[in-house]
Amino acid sequence: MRIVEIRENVASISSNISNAYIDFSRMTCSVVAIITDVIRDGKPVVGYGYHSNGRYDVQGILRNRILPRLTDADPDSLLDDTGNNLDPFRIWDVMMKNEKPGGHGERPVAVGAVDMAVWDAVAKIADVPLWKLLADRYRGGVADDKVWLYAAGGYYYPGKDHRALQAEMQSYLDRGYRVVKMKIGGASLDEDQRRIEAALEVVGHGRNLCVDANGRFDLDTAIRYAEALAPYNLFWYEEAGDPLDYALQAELANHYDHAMATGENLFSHQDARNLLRHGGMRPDRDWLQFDCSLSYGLVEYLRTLDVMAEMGWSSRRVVPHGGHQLSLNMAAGLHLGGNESYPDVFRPYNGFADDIPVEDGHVRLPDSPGIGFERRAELLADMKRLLD
Ligand SMILES: O=C([O-])CC(=O)C(=O)O
Ligand SMILES: [Mg+2]
Repeated sequence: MRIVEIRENVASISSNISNAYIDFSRMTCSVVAIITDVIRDGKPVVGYGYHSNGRYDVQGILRNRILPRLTDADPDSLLDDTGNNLDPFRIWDVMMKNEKPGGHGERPVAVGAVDMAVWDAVAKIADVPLWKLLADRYRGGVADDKVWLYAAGGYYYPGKDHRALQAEMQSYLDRGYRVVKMKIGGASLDEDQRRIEAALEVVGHGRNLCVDANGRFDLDTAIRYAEALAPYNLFWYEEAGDPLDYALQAELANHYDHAMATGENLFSHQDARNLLRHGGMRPDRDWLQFDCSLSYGLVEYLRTLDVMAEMGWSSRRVVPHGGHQLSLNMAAGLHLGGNESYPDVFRPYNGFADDIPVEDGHVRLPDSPGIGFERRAELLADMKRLLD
């Protein structure tokens, strides 16, 4: 078999929402299609991929470095030993040729988007859903039959009052979610407390609410918030300070007994290891949120999971950022703790199978070959519009 062509384009995921650090008025992502010469149902197998929100498209890196390495490579060097399917690990090595370690920047986002398309193609060629392929290869054939999800939203946007926040949270509960997430740090502590209390009126209990500061706080502010949040007994307190300020995170643990979460802005297994070494994160209660699509893909994520295991962390403590179907497959196939979901934001690059409802905070996975994009019509249509 051969890769016939690799296409990339830029998708818009812009909206008028803001978190404590950025607005999303110009947010984009890169989308990738890997077209193969394998024919199924009369059509070539195509693997699709993209990276999740928060980093802008990586078209320059894809065009100038990552994709030319793949198209210039000996086609056989990209295949597994059978010669009948792609090898994601060999492809990863080709993408990363002549790249120095460290300073990961936007490069892991570019590799992550291509890696998603590679795994979609690999599972489609193997004619199995990716969650099953992962369970068969890495977990003795045992996959979870459903995945825990939480609904992420609660953004700031112009004119949004407490009533609108409550209506948003209620709509997530109505759609089957039990735990929801809202932003903090984009208003004063007093106002954020009023917003939190408004949300709690709807979700009933702090165990049903996560808050996310998106790295906004210095240490003093992070601690002031921690003291104010503690009585609510929240599900988690996310990204209080700068994602690379491990000392801040470690000090915060001395002031907050409830669960903390972080990791969505760490882009390699080395970064993850530094967090676990120096960030004071506690394997008995805290949550890790590494997002493969931003951090060199699933190939690298397997290394990150190895680092976690070596450092005494269960894979169940990871709930990836990004709300995409690749992480959903990984959650089921690799026994992660759950997955983020964006029921409303970042459309159409959000959501899971159209015909599988969220029930009691969990979702089942589709049985279609690949990642499952063919079961999410709006997303597939946008990728085809940009790439076909
Ligand atoms: O608002 C964002 O940048 C997304 C985010 O932090 C999350 O989903 O946890
Ligand atoms: Mg976050």
